[in-house]
Amino acid sequence: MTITIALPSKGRIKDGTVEIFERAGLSIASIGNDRSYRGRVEGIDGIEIAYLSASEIARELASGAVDFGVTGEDLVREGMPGVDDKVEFCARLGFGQADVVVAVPEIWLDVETMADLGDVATDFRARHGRRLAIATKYWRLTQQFFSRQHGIQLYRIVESLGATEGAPAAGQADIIVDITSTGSTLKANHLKVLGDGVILKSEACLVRARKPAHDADPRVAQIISAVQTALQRADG
Ligand SMILES: Nc1ncnc2c1ncn2[C@@H]1O[C@H](COP(=O)(O)OP(=O)(O)OP(=O)(O)O)[C@@H](O)[C@H]1O
Ligand SMILES: O=P(O)(O)OC[C@H]1O[C@H](OP(=O)(O)OP(=O)(O)O)[C@H](O)[C@@H]1O
Repeated sequence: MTITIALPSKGRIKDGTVEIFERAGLSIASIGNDRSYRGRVEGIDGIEIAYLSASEIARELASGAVDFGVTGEDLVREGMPGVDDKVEFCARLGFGQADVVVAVPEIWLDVETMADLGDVATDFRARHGRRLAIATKYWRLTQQFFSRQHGIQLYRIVESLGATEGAPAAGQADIIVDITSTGSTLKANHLKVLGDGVILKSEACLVRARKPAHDADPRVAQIISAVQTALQRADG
């Protein structure tokens, strides 16, 4: 069986991934020319590297089309229901840190917590004749957090595929759920994160798609242990 590892071909988490694989002694050689989207791990037979974007990697892990992937935890958790049954988070890699947060307009002075927001949602229809609208590309994480964790049911999700922080000012939504690292985009758009509004503290992870065939394959354990050992060395 060929083991496929999907690695980021571009973007924020590409360089960190290359570095951690080098430190783990998993040296990658490209197949074909330098611009090829396929590679192999030198010294271990039957391991194929597929270069994809961070969100494609989450999708391929969900479908089981790849065995391992390096991508953001936010994308993996958003991408599939019952995530912990389907994949194993083998290692948190210490880069690509960003939080998925609930943010409201700064001028909502009385709204500091999810409980305050629950009160706003309850009164919203009576006051405005419609439900509270949340702009996000993280609809699954939003539903889990609002409905299951906080018992807030009266809201509507407005799907946003970019510039989410601009949605309240543009009148497309009242509040947002989005990823933030420095916080500068939220600030520039006069939004504030609720005190208990951090849905997920994400970072780049080595993720394995759970497959029965992995149990008896020594290469699977070898890949996980190489990465974990490199991380422990970096810590120590
Ligand atoms: N400020 C940030 N904004 C967005 N994502 C961030 C940020 N900081 C770290 N990340 C993390 O980076 C990952 C996304 O990486 P990147 O933005 O490089 O992907 P991408 O190239 O946009 O992928 P795709 O093209 O498939 O959307 C996410 O898992 C996210 O958690
Ligand atoms: O907290 P900050 O450091 O300000 O970063 C947050 C911003 O970065 C990301 O957008 P990006 O411009 O990368 O576009 P993307 O959504 O296409 O990744 C994210 O969607 C936020 O808008």
